[in-house]
Amino acid sequence: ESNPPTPDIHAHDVPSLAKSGLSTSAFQIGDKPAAFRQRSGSGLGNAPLKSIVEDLKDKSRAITPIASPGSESGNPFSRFASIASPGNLTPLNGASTPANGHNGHNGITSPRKYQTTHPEIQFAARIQRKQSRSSSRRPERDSPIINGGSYQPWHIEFNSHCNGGLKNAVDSVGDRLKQKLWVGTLGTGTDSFGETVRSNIDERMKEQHCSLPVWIPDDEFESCYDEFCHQVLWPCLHYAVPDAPKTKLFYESASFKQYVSVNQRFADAIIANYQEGDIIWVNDYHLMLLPSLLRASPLLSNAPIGFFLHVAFPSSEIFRCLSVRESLLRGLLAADLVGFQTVNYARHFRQTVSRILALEALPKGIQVETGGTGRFVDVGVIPMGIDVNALREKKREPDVSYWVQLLRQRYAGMKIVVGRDKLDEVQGVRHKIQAFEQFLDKHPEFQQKVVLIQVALQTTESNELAGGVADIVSRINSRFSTLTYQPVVFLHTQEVTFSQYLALLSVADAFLVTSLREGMALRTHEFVECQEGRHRPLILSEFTGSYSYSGFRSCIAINPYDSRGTAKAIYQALTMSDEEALSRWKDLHNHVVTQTAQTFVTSFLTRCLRANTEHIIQSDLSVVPQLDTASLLPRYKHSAKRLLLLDFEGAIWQRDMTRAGLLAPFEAPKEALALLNKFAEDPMNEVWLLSGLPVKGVMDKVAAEAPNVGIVAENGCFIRTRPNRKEKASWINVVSNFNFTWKASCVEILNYFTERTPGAFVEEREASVVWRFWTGPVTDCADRQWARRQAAEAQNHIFDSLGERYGLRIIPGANSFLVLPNNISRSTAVGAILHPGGPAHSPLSGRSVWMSHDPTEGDGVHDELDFVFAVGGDEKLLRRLNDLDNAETCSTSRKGTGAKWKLEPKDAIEVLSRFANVR
Ligand SMILES: O=P(O)(O)OC[C@H]1O[C@H](O[C@H]2O[C@H](CO)[C@@H](O)[C@H](O)[C@H]2O)[C@H](O)[C@@H](O)[C@@H]1O
Repeated sequence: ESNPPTPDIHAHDVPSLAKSGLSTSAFQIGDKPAAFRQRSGSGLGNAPLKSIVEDLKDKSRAITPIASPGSESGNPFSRFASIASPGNLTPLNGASTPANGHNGHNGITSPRKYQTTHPEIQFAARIQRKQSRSSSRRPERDSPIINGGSYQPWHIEFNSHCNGGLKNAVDSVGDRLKQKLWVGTLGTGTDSFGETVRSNIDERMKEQHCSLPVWIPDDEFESCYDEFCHQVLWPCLHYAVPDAPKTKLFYESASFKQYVSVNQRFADAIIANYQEGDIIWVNDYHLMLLPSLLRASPLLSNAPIGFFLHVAFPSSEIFRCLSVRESLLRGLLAADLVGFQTVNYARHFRQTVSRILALEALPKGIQVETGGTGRFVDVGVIPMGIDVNALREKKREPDVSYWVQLLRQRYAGMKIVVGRDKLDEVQGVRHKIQAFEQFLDKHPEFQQKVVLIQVALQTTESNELAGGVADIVSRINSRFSTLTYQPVVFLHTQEVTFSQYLALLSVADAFLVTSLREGMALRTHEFVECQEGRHRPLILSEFTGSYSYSGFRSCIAINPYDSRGTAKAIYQALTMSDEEALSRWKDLHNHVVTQTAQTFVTSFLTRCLRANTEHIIQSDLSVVPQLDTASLLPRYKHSAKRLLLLDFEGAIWQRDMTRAGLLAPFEAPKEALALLNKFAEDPMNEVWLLSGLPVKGVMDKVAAEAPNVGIVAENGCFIRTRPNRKEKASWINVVSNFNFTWKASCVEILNYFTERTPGAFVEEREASVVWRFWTGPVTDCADRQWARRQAAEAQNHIFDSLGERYGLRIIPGANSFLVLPNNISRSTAVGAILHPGGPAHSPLSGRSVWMSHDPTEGDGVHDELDFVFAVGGDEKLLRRLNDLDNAETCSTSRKGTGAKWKLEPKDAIEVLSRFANVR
C-alpha cells in the first residue's frame, strides 16, 4: 500500500539464523489457561455494556496493591497486580500485538521473580498462566513436567512480555526472511524443569516456533534482568542519574557478573547452532556484551553481527558513571553494525566511545584498532516503525468495531484522552496525571466532560513503586469523581484486549505521551494509524525518539517536566479545530507509513551485511593477487577499444606528503605525465585521470601538459572532457548549482581545531575542503593519536552542524579528511564518463541524468569497450567497476580491497609503462 518498496531479502542474504536477544522468545510455557479465562470473564473482555464503567472503576483501584502486599488476599484485583508486577522476561508478542509490548491478554502473569519470592506457589508460578489473546489459538500440550512426584501438564503459548515491536517487525517481512531462528529465554522460571522436559521444549520450540531457548538458572536470570538490566542499565540509558541510595548499585553492581554470565549463555547457544552464512542480529540492552562474546569464537570471527538498541542512549556524561562502561562499549564494538533509533542516540554513542575508549569516532562509525589491523564499526540510525498493513487488517476486525460502538455509547458527550505506558519513573506517568489534574483545575468546564484512560504496562515492582503513580491517581479521582464520573481510568494491560485497545485509540480525542525519555514510542504510531478518518491530535513528549523525526513535529510537543505546559497542551488538543487537526495528522501519518517495520528490518539486515562484507574485504590484503602482467598484457594488446581510469595521487604519482611538500607550489610530475601521454597516443585508448586535487593551479597544469587525457578533479566536482574532432576539451563544473555557503562555516570550525593541533592546516578548494591534521611520520605516537582524536571531533562537529543541512559527506583518511557535497564522487564522475550522453562522447546535456548514473548500469557506450583498466585507491569505484564485463581493477591503496589485483604504488609507473608501450 503506502509503504515504500523494500528490497527483497534472498536466501543467500539472510540464511538460517537471524538471531535476536534476551528478549526474543515469542513463546512461553503455560498451563490451564481456562481457569484464568473464567476469572477474566468478569473483566472488560466479556463484560456487557452496562458494566463497563463499574468494571473500569474497579480495575482502576487495583493499582495500589504493590504498596500494600499484606492486603492482597481479600481483593482479587490486588492479587492480580501483585502477581503481574515484575519482570518482563520474554519479549515477543503474537503477530497482532501492539508495537510496544502491550499484551492485550485477559489472563494473569507469573513473572519469574514471583516464584523465588513466594516459594509455596513456586511451581504454580513457574508454569505460565497467561492466556493467549486469540481465543482461537489452542495451547499446545506435551509431556508433563514432573514436580515433587506429581505430573503437571505444560503447553507453549505466545508471550505478552516481550518487545512486541520487534516481533511484529520481523513478522512483517514475512517470507522475504526465508529462515529465521529466535534465540531467547522462556517467560517463566525453569529451575525445576528436568532434562526430558527441557529437551522436549527445545525440540518443540525449534520445530514449531523457530525458537531456540537459552536455559538460565532462575536466580542468575533474576539478578541479571531485574537488577542489572532494570536497576542499573535501564535508568542510565534513559538519562536517569542515580539518587544516593542507589548510587552504589549503579557504580558497583555485583549483578554485572550475572549479566556477563547470561550473555555468555546466549553466546554458547548461538555458537553451538551457528551455520556458515547466518546473520546474527542482537537486540537491545540486555545483551550488550554478546557481540564480543560471539566474535571471540573462531567460528564467528567473520560472521555478520548486528546490534540494535531499542531504547535511548544517553550523553557520555551519564554513561561514564557506569563502573562497567568499558566492557559494555567493547562488547558492542565487536559487531559490524550498531544501530540506534535516532541521530542523537547514535551521536551520543560515538562521543561516548571516543571519550571513554579514546577511539576515533567518525560520523559513520568507529575506527577500532585491533592488533595492528583497523576495523571499522558502522554506527547507523535505523528507526523502528510499525507494520501498518497488519494494523489496518486488525482494525477491520468486527471485534474492534464492536468495541468502538460500545465506547462511543459509554462516553457519549465526553472527551477521551488515552495513554499507554510502562509504570516506571522514566515513562512519566506521574507527570501525566499531575498535568491532567492541573488541566481539570484550570478548566472546570471540562470536569465531568473528559476522561483520561491510562493503560499501564508492567514493570518491576520497585520500578513501579518508584513511578509513584498510585497515590496521585487516588488523589485526582477522589477530588473530581462523582457518582457517575471518574476522571482517571487506570487499566493494567492484561485487562484490555488488543481489539479493545485499538477501539480506544480509534475513539480517542487525544493521545498523551509524557515519557521523560524513550527509545522511540511506537504506540504513538499506532494511535496515528487508528485515527484515520478522525485525525485527533497527538500530545508528545519532546524526549521520545519519535519526536526527533520531522513528521512527528506536527504533534503538540510538550516538556513533560512542565506540567503547566502539558495541561495547556491537553486543552489545545481538545479544542483544536478539525482543519488544523487534519493538517497535523497528515504529516504524522506520512511519517508512520514511510518509516515502517518492514523498512526497519530490511534496512538493518542489508546494512549489517554490507558492513560485514566491507569489513572482511578490508581486513585481508594478503588474499588479493599482485597485478599479473603476464596474463593481462596479451589481453590488453588484443583489445580494440580500451578505457583507462588512472588515479593520480597515490597511484601514478607519489606525492611528497610532508608539510613542506604539501604546501609547495604544484609541479606536474614528469613520469606520470609521460605515462599518461604515452597511453593517450594510442588511438585505441580512452584515458582518464582521476584526482582529488583542484583545477586551479594544479589540474589545469596537468591538462595543459596532457591535452588528450580526460580529467576528473576534486573527486568528481569538475570534469575536463577529452578533445574530439568536433570539439575542444573544456572544464565542466558539475556542482555549479550547489550551495557552497557551508564552506565558510566548515573552514571556521577547522581553524578552531587547527589552532589546537600542531602542524595541521586547512586546504580550501573550489568545492571541497581538506583538513590535514597530521603531516609528520606515519608511525603511531602520542602526537598523532591526539591529532586523530581532534580530527574525529572535528568531523563530528562538521557533520552535526552542516552535514544534513547542506548535504555533505566526509571522507576520512589516515592523516586528513575531506568534506564535499553528497552524491559527488569519482564513481559518479565515471558513471558520467561512461554514459552515452556523457562528456566522453558528446557535448554535455542533461547533467542531472548522468551525474547520478551508475557506471555499471544500462547499455551505454561501455558495452563497446573490450578492456576497462582501473588503477587506484577508490574502493567504491573499483568494486563497482568489477561488475562490468572486461574490467580489470587494481588497488594501489595497500589496504584490504575488493579489487581484482593489487599493485605497490612505487611500482605503478614501471608496471603501467609496460602496458603503455604495447603496440
Ligand atoms: O522491559 P525490558 O524487557 O527491559 O525491555 C525494554 C523495552 O523494550 C521495548 O521498548 C523499546 O523498544 C521499542 C521498539 O523499538 C521502542 O518503541 C520503545 O521506545 C523502547 O523503549 C518494549 O516495547 C518495552 O515494553 C520494554 O520496556
